[in-house]
Amino acid sequence: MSKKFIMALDQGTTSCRAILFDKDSNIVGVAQKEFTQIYPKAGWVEHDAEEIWSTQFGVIAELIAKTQINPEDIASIGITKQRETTVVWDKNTGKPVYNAIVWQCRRTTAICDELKARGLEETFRTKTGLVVDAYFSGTKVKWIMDNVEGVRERAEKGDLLFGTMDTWLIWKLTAGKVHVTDYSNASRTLMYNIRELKWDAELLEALNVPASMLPEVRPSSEVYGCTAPDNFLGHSIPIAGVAGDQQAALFGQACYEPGMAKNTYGTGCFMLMNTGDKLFDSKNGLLTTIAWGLDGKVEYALEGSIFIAGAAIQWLRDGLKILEAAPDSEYFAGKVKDTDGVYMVPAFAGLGAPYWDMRARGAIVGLTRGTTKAHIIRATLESLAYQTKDVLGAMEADSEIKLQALKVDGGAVANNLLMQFQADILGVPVDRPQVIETTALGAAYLAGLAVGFWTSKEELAKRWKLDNRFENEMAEEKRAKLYGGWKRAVTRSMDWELED
Ligand SMILES: Nc1ncnc2c1ncn2[C@@H]1O[C@H](COP(=O)(O)OP(=O)(O)O)[C@@H](O)[C@H]1O
Ligand SMILES: O=P(O)(O)OC[C@H](O)CO
Repeated sequence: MSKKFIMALDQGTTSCRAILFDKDSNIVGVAQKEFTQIYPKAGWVEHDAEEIWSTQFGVIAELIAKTQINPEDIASIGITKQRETTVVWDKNTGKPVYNAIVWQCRRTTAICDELKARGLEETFRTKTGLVVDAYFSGTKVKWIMDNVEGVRERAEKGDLLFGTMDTWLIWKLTAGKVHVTDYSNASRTLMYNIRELKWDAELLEALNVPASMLPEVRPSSEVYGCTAPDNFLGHSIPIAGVAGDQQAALFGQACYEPGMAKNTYGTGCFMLMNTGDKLFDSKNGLLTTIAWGLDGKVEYALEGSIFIAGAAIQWLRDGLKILEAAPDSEYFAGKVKDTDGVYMVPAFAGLGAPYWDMRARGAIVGLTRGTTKAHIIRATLESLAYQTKDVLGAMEADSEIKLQALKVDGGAVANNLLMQFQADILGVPVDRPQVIETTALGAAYLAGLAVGFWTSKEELAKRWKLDNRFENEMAEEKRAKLYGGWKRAVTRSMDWELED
């Protein structure tokens, strides 16, 4: 094949990225831009889907301009994205009927309560592998249908389409020709039956969502369609890989065998373990999800979803304004030897795995007159590691596999202090690969495999290279004491939401 590059589009919670990879999986160029976060009221989070499209298009154009490549040298495009964020749009005008409701948004807590009161929790759990929580797309679509004027009638007439951001971007890139998603993304909607691999009529009825709005569900690696030249700088390039960002990271980390796991530290923190063709019914607050559909079958994963990780560092920067940039957190945290008993529980969007408390709210405990900015910053960084310990414990209990080392990736793993503390508090080595943009890499791999740019998972697995292994340096007694403090702090944050 004469083509030289794969382009990955990584539509994250806070920014859009476009990254070019060459045949040796090297990054040739990156363009990235943040977009607006909309917080209409406490606990609500929205994005403007039109802004996401223009930002994503902008970074594609910027990447091509700065690398000066010929777009015809792009073999295919892979798309990965923040997963459960939901948009509904009019297929005739292309206009969203409402802002996209972000995965972190808690507005559908009451809808979830109602589904539980109707005794449907177990049905959802068995069919989707998920818990009934405001996190997932299903209750968000229902909210739009129930609360935006005229939308239910228009949907029932067949004029409206539902999508997560992969579906929306593909629809835009193909100028409205293709309305698809892949298995991994469908498995996050609360509407998809992960055993029978179909949209589930009983769940759609429970949520009152018309099936006509839903995208076709396809494997994670195949050609879905080509970009419309008007929407891709005059070029028609195959779109050939799609996966949710956490599943894409699992793929990019070459976790191809059952028992292999990775943890991604981005806006949130998501630990996934490949379980092959086995569906685990978690007894410890984890989710079962589809890892990918590939080579004619789907494979599954166990997942521990932590809602707020790097976003807590962003809050120190943008909310408290005690940091200028996220990487400075390492410098300030390093100014103190420990947090002096301070714990920060970043339950800004409730608590995900393994607690699943939609009404939890953030807490800082253990403050004294001697507490400084450095202690708070350190406690916030350490909260990423404690939350990871919570889900690793659950994963080991469910899978009965003791992890020998944890593969990590995502923006926050550049922080050496955090990685060392992570190894210390887990008592397990932490392996950071050379490429930490593993999410985009996974999407690129899926797109490259579909068009013969790369030939096999085995070939890709050989490319994984270690940057640094962080070894545990903490005594068991100290670890147990610190973790005990964390567990107490978590109880302080739970069930905190105050009535309007
Ligand atoms: N050196 C660092 N130390 C701690 N956190 C960091 C550092 N660099 C980036 N982050 C955090 O990582 C997140 C960005 O990671 P990224 O993988 O790009 O996330 P996403 O894909 O969710 O947008 C931000 O929330 C930021 O606060
Ligand atoms: O934006 P990220 O990378 O933290 O990922 C968000 C997740 O996909 C939410 O499920």
